Amino acid sequence: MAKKKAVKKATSTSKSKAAVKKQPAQKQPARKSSSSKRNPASIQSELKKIDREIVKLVNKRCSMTIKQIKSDPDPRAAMFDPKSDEELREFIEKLNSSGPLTNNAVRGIFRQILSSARRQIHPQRVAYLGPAYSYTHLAALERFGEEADMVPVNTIGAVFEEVNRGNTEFGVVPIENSTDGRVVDTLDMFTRLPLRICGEVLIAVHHNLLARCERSEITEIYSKPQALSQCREWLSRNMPQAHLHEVTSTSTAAQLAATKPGAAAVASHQASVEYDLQIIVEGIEDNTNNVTRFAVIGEEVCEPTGKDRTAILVHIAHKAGSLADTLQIFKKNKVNLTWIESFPLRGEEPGYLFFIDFEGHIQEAHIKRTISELEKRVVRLETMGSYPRSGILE
Ligand SMILES: O=C(O)C(=O)C[C@]1(C(=O)O)C=C[C@@H](O)C=C1
Repeated sequence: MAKKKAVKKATSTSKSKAAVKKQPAQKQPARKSSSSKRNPASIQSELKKIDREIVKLVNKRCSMTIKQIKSDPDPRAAMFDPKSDEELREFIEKLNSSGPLTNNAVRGIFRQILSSARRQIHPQRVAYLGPAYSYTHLAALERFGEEADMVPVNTIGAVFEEVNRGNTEFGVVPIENSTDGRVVDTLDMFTRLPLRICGEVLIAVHHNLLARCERSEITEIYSKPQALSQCREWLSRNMPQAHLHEVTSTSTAAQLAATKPGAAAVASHQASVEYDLQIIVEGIEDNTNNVTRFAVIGEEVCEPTGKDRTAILVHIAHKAGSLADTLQIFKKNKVNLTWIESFPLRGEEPGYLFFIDFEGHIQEAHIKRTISELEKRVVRLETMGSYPRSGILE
């Protein structure tokens, strides 16, 4: 049941709910007893009329989505379609130019409709680094919506294992951060298991110092190493007396902060609501443009959209010039690299594996050519997937 409660609360990565906690208690005007006394009849009947239309329209939209998925030549692929999700997001954000609803709010409404429609066809099971309201959970909710069956696990490795064993159809894991770089546990698992990336979610991550005690009483601060690192300067300048402790996720940190005297967590606004913590200071990340990219892992194959990313894993010979020769192939085929990371080979053999991602889709001619030229030159190459590139979600 706790899960259901959590699901209801996770509407977006926006700050609104938790931020309410920061407001000092204000004297409220005396409340009248019923809505009929507060609102004139004309407003009441107008609201009822709008509500009737909304319920009719959201159901119509849901039914149309079900019909669209069922009539697709490949209904399984239509259930997971990051390209149309992205197109819909751009479309509704354009439509919503005059507000007063925020884009986050409108996106949340549509996400709920789509995820309800998909659930009626078949529930999507998604493993994520938990517990609830880690940033990975928020990324999973952005991609799959509140009606998916969300499966929290304790480590990034366990997310991979769940997908690999077929216990869940998808998994969501952090892969890189604009301030802190690669997420080693994720890259390590890609070298161990033959899993593919079928989508990405980019989230603007804003960290908060959460606790149940006063700021002056905080002696211990818990969080995931990546989150502590993203707030390193702020923490050393503002909380020099506190001991920092690394735990498996920011939401595990929030759970601890809720039980240990003198403990605080670096975690999300949504975690503050879920674990009943006060926001002591918000926005403590050192870089205001702190963005984490999450990978969706699973078997789905995405069609080219014209705005895609392809990820590969290559083992390059350990000799002078072999990396330069490899990169030359990208240059020759005019392929724009978006990320390159080296990772030491496991075992006795010296050398490195490289994670490389670049613009383009494996089905495009120049990308096919690039891959086949690379295959001739490197020791081993694995294609980890081609999928639509996503915009940054606030
Ligand atoms: O601990 C969490 O909440 C996570 O989802 C993990 C993680 C990460 O490892 O990068 C995700 C986003 C933030 O960058 C900090 C932590």
